Amino acid sequence: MIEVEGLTKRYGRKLAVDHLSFQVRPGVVTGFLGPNGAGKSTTMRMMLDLDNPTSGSVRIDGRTYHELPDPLKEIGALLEAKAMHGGRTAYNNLLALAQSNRIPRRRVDEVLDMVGLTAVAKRKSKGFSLGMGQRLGIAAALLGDPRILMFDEPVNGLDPEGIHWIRNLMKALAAEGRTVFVSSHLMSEMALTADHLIVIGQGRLLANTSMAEFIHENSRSFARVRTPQPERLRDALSGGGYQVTEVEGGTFEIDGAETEALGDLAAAHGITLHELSAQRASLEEAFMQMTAESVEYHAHAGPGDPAAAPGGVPQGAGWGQGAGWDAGQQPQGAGPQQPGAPGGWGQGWDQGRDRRDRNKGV
Ligand SMILES: Nc1ncnc2c1ncn2[C@@H]1O[C@H](COP(=O)(O)OP(=O)(O)OP(=O)(O)O)[C@@H](O)[C@H]1O
Repeated sequence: MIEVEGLTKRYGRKLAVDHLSFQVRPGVVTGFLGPNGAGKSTTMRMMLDLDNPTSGSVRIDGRTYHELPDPLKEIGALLEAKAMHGGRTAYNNLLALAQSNRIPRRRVDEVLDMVGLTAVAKRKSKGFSLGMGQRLGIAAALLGDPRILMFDEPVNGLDPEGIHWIRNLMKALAAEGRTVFVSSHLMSEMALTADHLIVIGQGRLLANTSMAEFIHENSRSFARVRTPQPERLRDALSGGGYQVTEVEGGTFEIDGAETEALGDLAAAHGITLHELSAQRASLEEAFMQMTAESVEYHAHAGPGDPAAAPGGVPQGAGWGQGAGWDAGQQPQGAGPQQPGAPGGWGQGWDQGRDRRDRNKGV
């Protein structure tokens, strides 16, 4: 289990993480969600002792990271997969890490096999695609067979087969009773993978809930009706006590309404319907609604931007994705630090370095 208590990180005037408290439990996949700049990577780095908290603490199975005798055997992490020792082969990258953490050599073969890199084990990792780099980073995280695993945006750069593979890997690791903590921007992916969600915005905790509850509480269910007789339908719906929003000519959205009741009402008034469907906002929409206030990088709404559409998410509630996402980027010099940057290998490398340093008595 990971216990985060009052965790706070300030970079100058910027409060990157603001009194975060939550627990990540074993046996389930916990998704860590937040818009760009919300503080996810900073939180993960502090969990791994790669960054010092301004205040607050993180406990890994009851101990702080630096109290762990064999960190790589307790917690494995993928932070920045692409940043690795490019001049070494995949095998030698993992072997160096294994040897500096007293992990047997055969484990290197095991994890290479688990991530599907056996055939390219003797190739230098600098020639690896982003997806292969992700797999190698995951192999490093798994090397110590840790009870706790942490992945920062693990599906980045993976093809559909790779995404499917990592989804199943995370579920399998959780099913073995491990603690699995994974950050992602891909809401649809999270919906398929995570059982529990921690949502943050501007460093603050916005939600700590099960996936099902999160969708239920934050997404809107409504019925959509389209008719060539909008005046008559509007009158009939108002007469029936429904709260109606006309999203475009002849198309209405009715919150919390059952399609059966709406169909009956239209039939009773002899109104023709061209569409009658039950709608549920996706996790993506639920998330955008929740974090609308705390999005740091606002895109400009343009034609085709759902944020600009009637009935869509309020303007500026986007994820900072798509066209124009960079329009609201920060001033120079305040850019987000790359996750795992200090160690080059993400946490694996850092742990290795840490261990080597400790072995050297540094
Ligand atoms: N070393 C640093 N110096 C100054 N500000 C920083 C530093 N690292 C992060 N920040 C700021 O802290 C905030 C949180 O950044 P962080 O990278 O943790 O967010 P994130 O949720 O991981 O974002 P993303 O999804 O874009 O990676 C951002 O405003 C970022 O600019």
